[in-house]
Order: sequence, then C-alpha cells, then structure tokens
Amino acid sequence: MIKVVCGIIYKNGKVFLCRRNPHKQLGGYWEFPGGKLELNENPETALKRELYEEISMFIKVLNHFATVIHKYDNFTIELTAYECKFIEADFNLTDHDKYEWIDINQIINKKLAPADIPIVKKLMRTN
Ligand SMILES: Nc1nc2c([nH]c(=O)n2[C@H]2C[C@H](O)[C@@H](COP(=O)(O)OP(=O)(O)OP(=O)(O)O)O2)c(=O)[nH]1
Repeated sequence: MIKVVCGIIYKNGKVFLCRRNPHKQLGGYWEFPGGKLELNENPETALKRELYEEISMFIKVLNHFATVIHKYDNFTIELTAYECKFIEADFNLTDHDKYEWIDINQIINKKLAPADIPIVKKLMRTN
C-alpha cells in the first residue's frame, strides 16, 4: 500500500486546492497537495517537503484530520490529511496546472480525486 500525505491548508477561512497535471496519474483531478512518504520519513516532514517542492509553500502543520484507505484499479493508497496553516508561498507549481482558494462547501463541486471525497465530506460535517 502506498502511503500518501496531504494538507488541508487554511488562509482567511478558505482552503487551498490544486489540480493535478494532465500527464500525471489522476491527471485533471483536484486534490489537497502532498505526496508519497519516503522510506522512514515522518508524515509531517514529508508534507512540508512536498509542499515546498510542488508549490514553494511554507505551512504550519496543525493536527491530523483523517486517514482514508482507497483502492484504485491498479493500486491502493492510505491517504492521511493534516490541517495546516498557510505561512507563505511563491506558488511555483511543478505537479499541478491550477490552484484555487475555495470555501469548504464548494469543494465537493470539483472533480475530486476519489480518495479525497470522504475527507471533504468530513470537512463539510465538521465546519
Ligand atoms: N498528493 C495527493 N495525492 C493524492 C490525493 N488523493 C489521491 O488519490 N492521491 C493519489 C494520487 C497519486 O496516485 C498518489 C500521490 O502521488 P503523487 O504523484 O502526488 O506523489 P509524489 O509527488 O510523491 O510522487 P511522484 O509524482 O514523484 O511519483 O496519491 C491527494 O489529495 N493529494
């Protein structure tokens, strides 16, 4: 099983969402940015590393929010989401072609990576 970590990043009551580059796995789907854990890497370290690599973004990790196991056709992921506070960013996108700061109740209208749907539903219930 592939371990993936992602960030629910807040700024002024909105959340940061981005769209995967078309040539990537799940290209065109919207997600919370993050990526795969490296061997022996702790999830919070991995999340900060990925956000810096993919978006040139600095964040503060606040708390664990949810862990979801999702079976895609060819692989299974364990996706762990952390709530985070935005600090600053250059928004230099390497793995995505678009980003948006979005209200929580609007996220569900996006074409979301299927593993993210239970996370977004929990966000809607708890906010
Ligand atoms: N980052 C991220 N990946 C997600 C989410 N939901 C979801 O199904 N995924 C899937 C897409 C990918 O198959 C996998 C994460 O791989 P990735 O391509 O983002 O990770 P990476 O940057 O470490 O990997 P790579 O492109 O270097 O192989 O998890 C999500 O909310 N965020």
